[in-house]
Formats: sequence, C-alpha cells, structure tokens
Amino acid sequence: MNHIQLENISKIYNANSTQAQSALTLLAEGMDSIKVKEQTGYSVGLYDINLNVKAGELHCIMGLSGSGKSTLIRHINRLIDPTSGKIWVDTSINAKNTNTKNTANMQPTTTTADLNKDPVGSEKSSSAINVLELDDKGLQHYRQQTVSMVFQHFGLVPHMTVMQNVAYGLRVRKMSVSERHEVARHWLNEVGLQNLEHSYPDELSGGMQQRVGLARALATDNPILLMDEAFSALDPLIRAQLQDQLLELQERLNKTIVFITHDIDEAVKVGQRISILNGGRLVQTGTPHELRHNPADDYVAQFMSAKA
Ligand SMILES: Nc1ncnc2c1ncn2[C@@H]1O[C@H](COP(=O)(O)OP(=O)(O)OP(=O)(O)O)[C@@H](O)[C@H]1O
Repeated sequence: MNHIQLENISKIYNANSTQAQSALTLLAEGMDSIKVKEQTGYSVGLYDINLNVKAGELHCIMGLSGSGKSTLIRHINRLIDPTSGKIWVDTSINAKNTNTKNTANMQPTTTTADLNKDPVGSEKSSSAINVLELDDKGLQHYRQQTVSMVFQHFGLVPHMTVMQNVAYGLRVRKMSVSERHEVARHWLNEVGLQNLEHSYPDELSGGMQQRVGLARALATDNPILLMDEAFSALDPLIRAQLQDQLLELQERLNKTIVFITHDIDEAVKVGQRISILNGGRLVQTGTPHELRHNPADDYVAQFMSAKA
C-alpha cells in the first residue's frame, strides 16, 4: 500500500508561473537542468517526479549534490510548495504502535512481507489526501500528527534539556507533563540515552545529539519519518552505529521512512528501495539488487559499481 505519492512534481525556484513554464517547456524537450538555468536563469529543483513510497518502507533518496534530494523531501512536509504536481499522503495509515502507553497494541501496520506483495505500488488509496490542498490549520495538524523530520544538524533547542527537547513535540497532544516525560524517557531509553535526560545539547557529542533528534521525532508517534542527511555530519563509526540503530528500531516500528543521503553505501545498507535523482529528474527506483543488476543508465551503473 502506498503511503506517499508524488505525482508529476516539478519545482522551478524563484520563478512565477509564466517564467516557470518556459523552463518546464525546455525540460520537457529533454534539456538538462544546467542548460535550462543558463538559458532561462531559473534553477530547476525537480522535474516531473513520480514516486511512490510504500507504508512501512525505508526508502532512500540518493543523488549527487544539487540533484534535488532536499527539495524533494521538503515537499513531503510542505516546507516547499511545488511549481506543479500533487502530493498524496494516506493519512489513514497510522503506526500507532510505539509509545510506552500503547505497548499492549504493538501491531505493526505493514510487514516486510506486505511490502514485497506490492512490487509496482501504483494504486492510490481512497483515503489519500493531496497535502497541497491543506489550509493552515490542516497543515499544522498534518505536521503534528503525520510527519516528523530529523535534520542533518540536529535542530535541538539549546536552552532545553534533552528531556525537554524530546517532550517538546508532545505539548500539542493532550498529555500531562508527567505523561510527556514518560514517553520522552521511553524514547531516550530506546536510543540509548537513558542517563542523559537532564543534560543540555552542547554537553553531548554529535552522535548523542542526533540520537536525541531521533528520539524527538519518534516520540511524536507520527507514521512518517523524514530524515534529511541525518547521519551525514557524523564520524564514520558513529554513523554506522546510528544506521544500525535505525534499522533495529525500524524492525519493530514499521514507520514509513524517507531517508536522504548522498552516500551510496549508506543507501544500500539502510534502504529497502532507493530512488536515484540526477539534475532534478528521477532516474530510477529499485531495490539495491535491482539497481545493481539492471541500472537504468550509466549514472546509476557508476554508483552501483562504485559500491560493488
Ligand atoms: N532556495 C533556492 N533557490 C534557488 N535554487 C535553489 C534553492 N534551493 C535549491 N536550489 C537549487 O535546486 C537544485 C536542487 O537543490 P537541492 O538542495 O534540492 O539538492 P540536493 O541534492 O539536496 O543537494 P545537496 O546534497 O548539496 O544538499 C540545485 O540546483 C540548487 O541550486
């Protein structure tokens, strides 16, 4: 079952709709984004992206710098609005299986077996909403209840303790302070930071700070987790530990995770499927095995041979 679907998403930066149309016309004729920028002056973030992310999938978005990865992920929580296209999210899918209060109901929404049943995954659920149609209130609700984000540079509030940072996103839920702290403590425990709840972010290493960022995102219990180069700022050893921890958590949580990385090794390690971007275009989506054995073009083949 699809959880997120991007339909014909294009993003031309700093252009009104008429200006953007001139760039889109050139892109439709096959011109690459560098030439389009030279000819029109407009930056191409994305062009005609069609992408399905299945419920419970850890889906990596991979590509070189400037290929459009951050632009793509920021469309899903509408930090960026597209020039054209639609973004469908099935808000009926709810991985409400994780908080300490709900451990008795820990039923994963989607299993790995379910993922494999839907190799094409093109159908749209009748409960999917086009998030571009949300008004301010609807968007606020969507961000509070459906999507969480983990940032590359952690994004912790420096004057709040670790506990306060993790509990912060729960203030909008109807929970008492003690309940919020109970949930936060649970997630700090899950990421291995049980003794640091009274510390401040600047007292922690980068790896520890990102564990707090992960605990904060997980504590909201939102079914979709967006991770934008979340481990890229970390030393290789710590990065590998966090990758392992994410995989271990995901085994139990079955979140729908969109994971941005420019590192093919990381994508192959954590991603069930990988989508490869080049110059704002989606070149190929597939499992690591499919990309390695049936690359769509030389760009994909080069990534995968660098890996092999
Ligand atoms: N705010 C902006 N204004 C103008 N152009 C932008 C803006 N943000 C991104 N771009 C352009 O859109 C294209 C895609 O950028 P994006 O940051 O999404 O790529 P990326 O793959 O995430 O790169 P990186 O790995 O370096 O973060 C680039 O050409 C970039 O210059």
